[in-house]
Amino acid sequence: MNKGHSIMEYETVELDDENGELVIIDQTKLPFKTEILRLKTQQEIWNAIYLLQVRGAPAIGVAAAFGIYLAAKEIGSEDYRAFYKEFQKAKDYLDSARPTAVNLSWALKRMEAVCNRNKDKPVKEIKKALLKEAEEIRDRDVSVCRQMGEYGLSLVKPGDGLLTHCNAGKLAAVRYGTATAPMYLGAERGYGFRIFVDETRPLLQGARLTAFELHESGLEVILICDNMSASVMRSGWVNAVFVGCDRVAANGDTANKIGTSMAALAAKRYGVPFYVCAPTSTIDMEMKTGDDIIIEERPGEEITEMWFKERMAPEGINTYNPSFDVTDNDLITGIVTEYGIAYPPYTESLKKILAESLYGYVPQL
Ligand SMILES: CSC[C@@H](O)[C@@H](O)C(=O)COP(=O)(O)O
Repeated sequence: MNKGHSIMEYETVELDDENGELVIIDQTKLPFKTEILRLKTQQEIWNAIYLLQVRGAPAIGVAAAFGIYLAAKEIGSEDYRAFYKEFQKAKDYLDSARPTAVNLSWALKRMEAVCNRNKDKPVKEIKKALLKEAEEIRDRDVSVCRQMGEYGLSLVKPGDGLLTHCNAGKLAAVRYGTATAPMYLGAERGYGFRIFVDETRPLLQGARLTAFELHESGLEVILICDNMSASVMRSGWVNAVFVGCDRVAANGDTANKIGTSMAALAAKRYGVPFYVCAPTSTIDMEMKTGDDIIIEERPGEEITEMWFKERMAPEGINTYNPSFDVTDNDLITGIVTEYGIAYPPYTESLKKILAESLYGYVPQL
């Protein structure tokens, strides 16, 4: 792990293979404290995902891939069947940490496929192949996000005002992020964007993470409360909205952090294009519509108590705390993937993009 001073110099998720540890930045402590966690056991990794110490769809996928590799490494048996049984137990356990971001199960399925493909080889070889696959999942995230950034950038112009919700940045991925990739690439090319960042209640990933990482990188950031996005759009200050995504259904409905659909509704009302940045790993054709997506419900304390201050709501109050919402496909102008931009009708365009992704390489523009 790089010990530079800037958060941008740290890796969001890293493997220390020699010591058998998953190394992450504890995102619950940011922006005030850069604390590195070294996770050894499956329970520690599960907790880190559940407690949002590592969070954001792509980063969860990378953490799960390294996590299941570490679990596999610990399995003593040389017999494939005994090994695979233990592997599956660990896989199911990690998979249960969070339900909405498909990247968790996507990465674990990819790792399981490595076992199946290599089942006739010695277990030692399978473990090596698992490490290679996990590294490939991590490395590919960088090129995929960069490519989405190129496509996203083609949709805007220098000087534009952009708005984003939650954190779909470097801290939610490996580098560039998804929704922030066009912003970072634009900054590299002197686009001079002005970026409105929703604070994103209840856990403030927008304020604590997005505003932090963009600001650290020298971009112009204006932090707003979630209930202000309609107002800034009505004022004509936003030329495009870019958000990340945890799962895309076959019809183009997308699940992302709670409050995303509110921003999409406002964007539609004020004629602001609304783009969802989603790597193809986030598209789940098994979900026909957004109604099929499981929305994670989290503890009410996330609403009644701020993380850093005393309680804010009466004792005993009922709460409802869905962590994600579904943005209906008719509110989405385009879905930006690493293989190009899908436009409505999404049932057709997503299929076409997925077919292209079967070739397996990320095209360079
Ligand atoms: C690039 S990630 C897209 C999403 O994962 C992100 O916007 C989001 O909703 C993250 O939610 P979180 O609950 O912090 O994991």
